[in-house]
Amino acid sequence: MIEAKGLTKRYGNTVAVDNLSFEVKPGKVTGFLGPNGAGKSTTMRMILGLDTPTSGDVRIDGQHYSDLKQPLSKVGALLDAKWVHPNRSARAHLSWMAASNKLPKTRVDQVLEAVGLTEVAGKRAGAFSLGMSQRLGIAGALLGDPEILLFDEPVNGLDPEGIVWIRKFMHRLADEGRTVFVSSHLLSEMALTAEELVVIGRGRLISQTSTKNFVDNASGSSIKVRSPQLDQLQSLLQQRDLVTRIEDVEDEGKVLFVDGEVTTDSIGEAAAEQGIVLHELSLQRGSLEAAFMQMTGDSVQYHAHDSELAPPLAAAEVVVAEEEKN
Ligand SMILES: Nc1ncnc2c1ncn2[C@@H]1O[C@H](COP(=O)(O)OP(=O)(O)OP(=O)(O)O)[C@@H](O)[C@H]1O
Repeated sequence: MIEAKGLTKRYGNTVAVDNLSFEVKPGKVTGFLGPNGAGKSTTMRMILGLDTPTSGDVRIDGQHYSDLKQPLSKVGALLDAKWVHPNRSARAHLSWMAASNKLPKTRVDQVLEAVGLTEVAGKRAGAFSLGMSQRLGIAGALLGDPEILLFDEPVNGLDPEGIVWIRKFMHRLADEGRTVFVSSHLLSEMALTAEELVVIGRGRLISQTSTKNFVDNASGSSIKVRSPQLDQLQSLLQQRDLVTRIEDVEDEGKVLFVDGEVTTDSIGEAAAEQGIVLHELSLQRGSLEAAFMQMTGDSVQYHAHDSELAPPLAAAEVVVAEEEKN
């Protein structure tokens, strides 16, 4: 488990991380979500002892990273995938990492296999695509067979196949009981990858909750009703203390929205009791992006690219297999 308490980091006048407290538990993928510049990388660096907190504390299973006896066997991290000597082969890079951390050489082939790089293990890492470099970085993080894994923006710049691969791999690591903490500025991606979220904005904790809760609470939901007897339906629902509004919707005319804790079932039944005709009765969810912007309250523009959505897995794997052959 990772536990941060009042974690704060200042660089001169910049407060990169501001009194941040959160917990990351095993057996799940926890997303570390925030707009660019929110303080995610700084927090990850503090977890790994690469930056010293100005105040506060972060511990791994109760210990500071610097006090861990065999750090790579406890925590693996991917911070920068391009951190590899370009002329070294993938196998040579991992062998060097294993030797310098007193890890058994047999792990090298195991982790190459785990990330699907066995066939290109002898190739120069400098010639790797970003997707392959990310896999190599993940292989390095797995060398010590750690219980805890940190990944800083692992899908940044990847094509859809690479994104799907990383997502599946993280789920696998969590299913093995590991603690997986992954940062991203993409809510649409985290919604598919993470079960839990630690959401930050401008260095501060905004929310720590399940992904489902975050989206439900932030974006809210309402029920949309189209009916030729809207006014009659509205007064009926108001009598039942429901919050309603009638809006003019383009191409649809007048539409009734019911907000708050209410179900489509109860509205349908109420309408039926009074013989009110319904043309539409549907649950409207706020978008993930809207939730994110609302919660972080940040002016950073968020772009959801359709291309970042997952293609079917089978197709993705075929492309990855092709990439490995080349
Ligand atoms: N070494 C540093 N010196 C000065 N300021 C820094 C340093 N590292 C980070 N910052 C500042 O701290 C804030 C948080 O940066 P950080 O990189 O942690 O955010 P982030 O959420 O990881 O963003 P991104 O996704 O863009 O990397 C930013 O304002 C950044 O400019």
